Amino acid sequence: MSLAMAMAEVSPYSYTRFQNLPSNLSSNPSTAHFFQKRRSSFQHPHRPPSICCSVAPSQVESPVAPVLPTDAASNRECYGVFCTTYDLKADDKTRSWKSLIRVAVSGAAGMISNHLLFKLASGEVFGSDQPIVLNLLGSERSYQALEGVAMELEDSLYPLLREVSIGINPYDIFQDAEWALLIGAKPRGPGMERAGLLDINGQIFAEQGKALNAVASRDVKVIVVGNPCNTNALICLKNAPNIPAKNFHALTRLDENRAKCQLALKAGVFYDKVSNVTIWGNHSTTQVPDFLNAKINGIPVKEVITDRKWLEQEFTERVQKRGGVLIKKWGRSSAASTAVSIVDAIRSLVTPTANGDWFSSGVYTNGNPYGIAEDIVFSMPCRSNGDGDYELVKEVVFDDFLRERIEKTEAELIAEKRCVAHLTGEGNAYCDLPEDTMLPGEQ
Ligand SMILES: NC(=O)C1=CN([C@@H]2O[C@H](COP(=O)(O)OP(=O)(O)OC[C@H]3O[C@@H](n4cnc5c(N)ncnc54)[C@H](OP(=O)(O)O)[C@@H]3O)[C@@H](O)[C@H]2O)C=CC1
Ligand SMILES: O=C([O-])CC(=O)C(=O)O
Repeated sequence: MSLAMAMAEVSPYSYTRFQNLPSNLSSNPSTAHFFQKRRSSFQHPHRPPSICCSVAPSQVESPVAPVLPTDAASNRECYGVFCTTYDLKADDKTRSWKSLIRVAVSGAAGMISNHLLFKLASGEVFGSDQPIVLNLLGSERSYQALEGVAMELEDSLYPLLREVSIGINPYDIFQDAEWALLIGAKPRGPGMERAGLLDINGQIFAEQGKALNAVASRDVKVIVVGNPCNTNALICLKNAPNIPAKNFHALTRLDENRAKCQLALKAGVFYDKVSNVTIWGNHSTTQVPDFLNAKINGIPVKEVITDRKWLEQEFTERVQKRGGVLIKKWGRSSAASTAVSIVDAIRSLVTPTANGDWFSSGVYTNGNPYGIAEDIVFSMPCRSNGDGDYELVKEVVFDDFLRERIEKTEAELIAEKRCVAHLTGEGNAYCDLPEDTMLPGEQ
């Protein structure tokens, strides 16, 4: 499509993208005026002005080659073909589409994102009638890789993918985001204390919380994946006081999926027969996969798998340490299955939960019915009516084993919270983490 066609009035069905263009185009005064008007919508008072782009309505006939941003550090740039402006009113197929949804993804050049972004763009997450905008956050270190990712998205020709922007400033990338999938985080290196990891990654999530607070949709839903994800989510929400704390999630869906798989394997059933699985607590080796309330074919697991010792020991430990075993085999942490579990986590919030079932998510404790400490991010059983919100499930039972395990993971999260007090605005940090505290991938 020629860009001359593209300068239709902006309507709910037309989309504008910006990119740097050759100087002969941007020097045209009418062009400069046009883009001055448009690009103002991307700007934020904390940032220097955007360096983007210019196209004159009647002067551009052929596609324009992208030019590298000269100041990538402070701008969100639309990418390549996604900078083209056109009018969707002309397109019959799109008449029944919903209005655009804007999804921001951090760590967008990383392994998990490399699987996730293509699922988002394909429609399998939000639906085949949901056009999508992807705002991808990287860093100076990953900028080229981010461009590579955007190129692959271009070449995939996804009909639903209407805009892609890349950048390294969260204030640009999170602008108006309705979903923020926070994946980027520093992996724990050899010899690094967990307290050190909490501090380094905590700084990232404190900054990103502030950025979400400043520029994201007031109803943004945030899923924190980067580890240690529960405490990172806590830091993030504490730095975003204008966004409801209930909108923040730490990803424990991968753990739930792992638990379902192990129960199915033991019972000799297909894994879709396993339901009502809760992961309680931290995404770490203290997490508690709950076999007491879980069901297989609608029957309590304990009646199907009568080997209590297996459930308490082997099953529990297998789920807790699955990530580490996989790293030993694969040489890196779960990426594809993590991306699948992020998809599951989103779909659980945007589609009604099946009758009687529930899903696990790390959510902010604020009046929970289980007696778990308040003011931490703790994985619990949730149910949604599909509007993006959730309620905690009340009809769960506890026994001594489950209570004792829950207390252990709760103590770990309270200790993590003390370690990051300087990042949550709660005074001086004091770090006395239990020695066996580990991410699933660390053993
Ligand atoms: N909750 C869960 O169930 C799971 C969580 N995880 C966690 O997800 C996160 C991402 O995993 P994955 O995509 O495989 O990792 P990758 O290493 O492939 O990508 C991580 C990205 O994080 C970014 N990053 C941000 N800050 C730093 C930093 N200081 N040093 C290095 N990289 C940084 C990097 O991007 P850039 O340079 O653009 O910032 C990098 O591309 C990890 O924290 C991992 O532990 C993994 C599996 C399961
Ligand atoms: O420890 C890691 O980075 C990987 C991880 O969270 C997991 O596999 O569950």
